[in-house]
Amino acid sequence: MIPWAGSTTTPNLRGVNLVRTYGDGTARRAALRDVSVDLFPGQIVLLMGPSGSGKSTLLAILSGLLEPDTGQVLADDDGTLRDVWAMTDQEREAYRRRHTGFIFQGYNLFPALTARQQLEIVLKWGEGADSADARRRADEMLDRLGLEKNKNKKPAQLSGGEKQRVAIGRALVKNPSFMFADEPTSALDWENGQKVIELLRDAAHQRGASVLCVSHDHRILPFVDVYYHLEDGHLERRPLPTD
Ligand SMILES: Nc1ncnc2c1ncn2[C@@H]1O[C@H](COP(=O)(O)OP(=O)(O)OP(=O)(O)O)[C@@H](O)[C@H]1O
Repeated sequence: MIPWAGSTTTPNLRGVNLVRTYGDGTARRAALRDVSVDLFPGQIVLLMGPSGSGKSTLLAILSGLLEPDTGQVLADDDGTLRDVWAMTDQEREAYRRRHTGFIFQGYNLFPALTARQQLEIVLKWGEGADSADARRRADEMLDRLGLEKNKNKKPAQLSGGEKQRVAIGRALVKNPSFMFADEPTSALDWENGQKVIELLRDAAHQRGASVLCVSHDHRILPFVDVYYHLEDGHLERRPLPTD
């Protein structure tokens, strides 16, 4: 594959002054306090921070799944920066389907579908791919993830690590512009964890996707371009160990 050769000087996703609180009255607590962040095409970004520091909240807001109390999410939608949270629900859904891939902590697989069908359905619904094309691309992705022997298994027949890889394949198979991954390697041994991180890095470096990955795993650091630390609702860019 020819490496992606685009510019990384213009962000394609901007979170601007994001604030998000949960609860009411005395139970009210801030998960994000005025967080701003720019993501660039072709970059893989790691987001770390203690448990409960707001990482999943930030991922959900930037991906259009959770509305911020205040602030904006500006995302490149076919050449125009648009405020994701100013879109109608239908527009946002269409934008998310077309441009974003999300790897959830809990996998979110359909219990009744086989591994192969989980990927095929995304291609058929999201892109209108025909059955033969969807089958070919789903199989290719499952092979890359070492799931050749598991294509016809449903989630209940798969181990935690296998389910996680199916969820990763489902997010990557449609080649999204934005990839959001919440602890993508948590259920994997390092051999498989490294495969997954390499796939995410390839999505950025080979195809120009913006990849934002939440993880506690320091072994991921050498694979990323940018590293942020979130603590107590505040975001700080940190140097990479090799900087
Ligand atoms: N739906 C909710 N209702 C109330 N509080 C919430 C909700 N979701 C998250 N929180 C709280 O907001 C804070 C940030 O949560 P979040 O899940 O974003 O953190 P995190 O950094 O992803 O944590 P972890 O690493 O444990 O997954 C935490 O204090 C959490 O308890």
